[in-house]
Amino acid sequence: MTDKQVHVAVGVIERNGHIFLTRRAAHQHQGNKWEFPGGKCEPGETVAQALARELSEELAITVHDCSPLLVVCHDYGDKQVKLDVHWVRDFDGEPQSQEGLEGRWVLASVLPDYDFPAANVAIVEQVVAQLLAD
Ligand SMILES: Nc1nc2c([nH]c(=O)n2[C@@H]2O[C@H](COP(=O)(O)OP(=O)(O)OP(=O)(O)O)[C@@H](O)[C@H]2O)c(=O)[nH]1
Ligand SMILES: [Mg+2]
Repeated sequence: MTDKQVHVAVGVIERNGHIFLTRRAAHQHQGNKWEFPGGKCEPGETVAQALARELSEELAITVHDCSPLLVVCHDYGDKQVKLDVHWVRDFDGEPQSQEGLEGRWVLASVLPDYDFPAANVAIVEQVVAQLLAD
């Protein structure tokens, strides 16, 4: 990992074949695009710890367990990210953006219709493939 690369814990929150998405605010990096909730890992945190913290802060859910899905490294030119993506299926609470972002449950098969940041193409492919195989 380079100095400039941002390590991000990303959660694919799934319940009954639906995935919870939020829409990034206009002023944020990759503004107005849909995303899988999550955020930057802080020093000393494991990815699982960072993800649980972010999902508690952003969505007020309690994550009990998560499992690794894939890692995506992407260079946006202005920013390099390493997305450490995990399934989140074992959680309590109904996700609701604590930051006023739009959020919704989306059927996995329509995920490709959503406008995501470029780094998310590989994530969407994996999620759809795995859920269709289930
Ligand atoms: N949470 C999340 N971030 C993503 C996804 N895809 C993607 O490229 N990113 C990028 O990962 C970076 C880290 O996201 P973040 O939520 O921690 O950071 P942020 O832009 O909100 O910044 P901030 O928390 O400092 O305000 C952002 O540059 C964002 O564009 C995704 O699906 N979920
Ligand atoms: Mg965030």
